[in-house]
Amino acid sequence: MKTRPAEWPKAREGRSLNDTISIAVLPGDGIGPEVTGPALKVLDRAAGIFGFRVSAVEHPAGAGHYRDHGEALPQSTVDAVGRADATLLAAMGLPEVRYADNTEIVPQIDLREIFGLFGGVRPIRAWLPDAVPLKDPRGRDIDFVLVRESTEGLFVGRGKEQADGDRAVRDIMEVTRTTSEKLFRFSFDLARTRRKQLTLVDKANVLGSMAFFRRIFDEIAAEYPDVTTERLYVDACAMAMVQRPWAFDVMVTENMFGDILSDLGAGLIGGLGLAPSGDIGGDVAIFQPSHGTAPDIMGQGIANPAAMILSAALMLDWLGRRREDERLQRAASAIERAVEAALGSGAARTRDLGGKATTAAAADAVLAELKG
Ligand SMILES: NC(=O)c1ccc[n+]([C@@H]2O[C@H](COP(=O)([O-])OP(=O)(O)OC[C@H]3O[C@@H](n4cnc5c(N)ncnc54)[C@H](O)[C@@H]3O)[C@@H](O)[C@H]2O)c1
Ligand SMILES: CC(C)[C@H](C(=O)O)[C@@H](O)C(=O)O
Ligand SMILES: [Mg+2]
Repeated sequence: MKTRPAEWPKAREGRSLNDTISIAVLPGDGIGPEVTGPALKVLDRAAGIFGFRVSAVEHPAGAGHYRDHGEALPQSTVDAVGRADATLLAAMGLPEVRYADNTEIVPQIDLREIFGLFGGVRPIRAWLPDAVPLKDPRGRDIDFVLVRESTEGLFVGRGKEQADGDRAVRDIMEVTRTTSEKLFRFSFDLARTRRKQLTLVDKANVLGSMAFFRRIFDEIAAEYPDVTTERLYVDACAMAMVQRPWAFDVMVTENMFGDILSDLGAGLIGGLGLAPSGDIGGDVAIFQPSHGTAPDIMGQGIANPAAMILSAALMLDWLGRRREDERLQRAASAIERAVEAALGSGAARTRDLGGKATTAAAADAVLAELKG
């Protein structure tokens, strides 16, 4: 039996009811714009069914914008994200567009850092059970949430590498007490809304920063005696995710580990086309699929829109909880059910899932299944 989909704790300060949600939309690069249209259509239909309105305004950012205009993330876009009730971001980056140091244009990381979006919520759920590549039938029950710290860890050294001539380059890993405490409380609160199990994933056997991370986890764990905890080293966790993924409920980890393990999680359920995410901080949140711009299939109209549509559902769920507006939460659940039904019938199976549906046909199939 399925457990409930990803959830997060109710905002401590409720917000007043308001019929319109204002979202900033950042379609980005590659397949980004191709999956944005379908997600907006689904949002709009859900709004009609559940009695609210969506005001969506697009803003530029990404590698294409950098190539054409010399800036990756205009200040006007940052301001719009800060003002919006929430942001939907498709994907950004093009492997051939790079800064002088040969790294890519990654404004999504800038946005996480600018707004302190420490909680990278990445639900992994068997939306289409027969897409799970594991032989064990329990693979059908995969339903966990990976919380990826998204503002520090190994990413903190970005742009601040220390080069020793042409001999070596050092990146820095930083773990702060303030962010870790917030991250762990967020993860424990999330676990409390689910099956009350939290797995810490670290490398505390080797790295001092990770031993510190674990020490803070242990301190916060004492505040949540009702939540069962487990501590795994990241290498062992990678194996456990393949051997017993159904046993995880919530896992929390460092930025880089979370980036890697969330793609492993996506692989367990049929691929990145089924992996939504949300980057959550205080009042600002950005929802985006975990996948990238898929340059190998861009422009062909075959991208799987499910991850983007499910990210829009996560956004509604988050907004619904913050505003204590059940309409938004019911709309979120209805979208998830519609995606599941459209995948199950085969009508939304795009090529990555072994089907033949185009992006547009998959989106239409979800719309057809969307009911109040
Ligand atoms: N969140 C983001 O904005 C984000 C995430 C990852 C990668 N990127 C960027 O995207 C570019 C490509 O990176 P990559 O190739 O490593 O990862 P990717 O996620 O773009 O693609 C990996 C594989 O998954 C497939 N795939 C991904 N999303 C899919 C979808 N919705 N439907 C069908 N198939 C899908 C691709 O076709 C490809 O074979 C790079 O510039 C990278 O930096 C951006
Ligand atoms: C594209 C890249 C900058 C990004 C990250 O590393 O965070 C992506 O892989 C993700 O998972 O959101
Ligand atoms: Mg990634």
